[in-house]
Amino acid sequence: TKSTRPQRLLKAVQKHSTRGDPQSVISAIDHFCRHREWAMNVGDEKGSILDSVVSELNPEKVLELGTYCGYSTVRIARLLPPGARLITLEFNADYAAIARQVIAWAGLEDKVQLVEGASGDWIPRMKEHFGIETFDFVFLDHWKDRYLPDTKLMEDCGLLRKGTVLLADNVICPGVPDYLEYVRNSLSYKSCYFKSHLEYTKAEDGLEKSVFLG
Ligand SMILES: C[S@@+](CC[C@H](N)C(=O)[O-])C[C@H]1O[C@@H](n2cnc3c(N)ncnc32)[C@H](O)[C@@H]1O
Ligand SMILES: O=C(c1ccccc1)c1ccc(O)c(O)c1[N+](=O)[O-]
Ligand SMILES: [Mg+2]
Repeated sequence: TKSTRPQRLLKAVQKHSTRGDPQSVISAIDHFCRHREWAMNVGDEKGSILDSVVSELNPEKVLELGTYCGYSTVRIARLLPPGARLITLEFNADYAAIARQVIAWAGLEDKVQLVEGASGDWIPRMKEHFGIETFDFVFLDHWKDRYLPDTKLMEDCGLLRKGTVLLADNVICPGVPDYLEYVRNSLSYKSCYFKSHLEYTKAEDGLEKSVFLG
């Protein structure tokens, strides 16, 4: 039977990158997506902006909404200080299985906890199940109609503190108008837009960085 795109992406990682070398994993995926098959990873251009936000923040507790094949998981986890932890949520079992192998190949499994399930089910369980008080950094990159409800859910569950940074992918393409309107008009957030391009294309896209003010 025909392989899936995530399976072909994993094979490209294992063929063209070095086990335990996260940068080579990132480069192999970007090469595959640029020259073989487009895939919905945050990509190299927006990925560099993601890197700079993470490096500046040095977060201890990170939440990622939407793992897919683990590309952004590897991008974030490779920059985390020792002892820092990244929880990434993915409700597609096939994608989660690939992501686990990509994250392991990069040698980052000790920093990453991949949870197979829906954000709406797991956000309310972060405290009692993972012993999380609040997150320092959240990367939103799951289905776009979930950005706003999940942000409100994180607020309601007390998972955000003064200074928590939310970074949202795709605020232009495919776009998240309700989320953008909320974080840009709410007195509880200081928001700014990083203009970029849709991964591996010339189309405009960008990241919205929103600091929770408490
Ligand atoms: C754009 S992909 C993630 C890409 C990844 N962040 C990267 O840059 O490499 C979106 C992923 O979110 C998952 N997803 C969508 N809605 C979700 C939800 N409510 N809970 C958990 N996973 C979700 C999808 O199955 C898909 O794999
Ligand atoms: O929605 C899509 C999409 C829509 C149509 C076809 C393929 C992907 C998409 C495109 C770029 C992204 O960075 C991204 O995160 C997503 N996503 O699914 O979450
Ligand atoms: Mg995206």
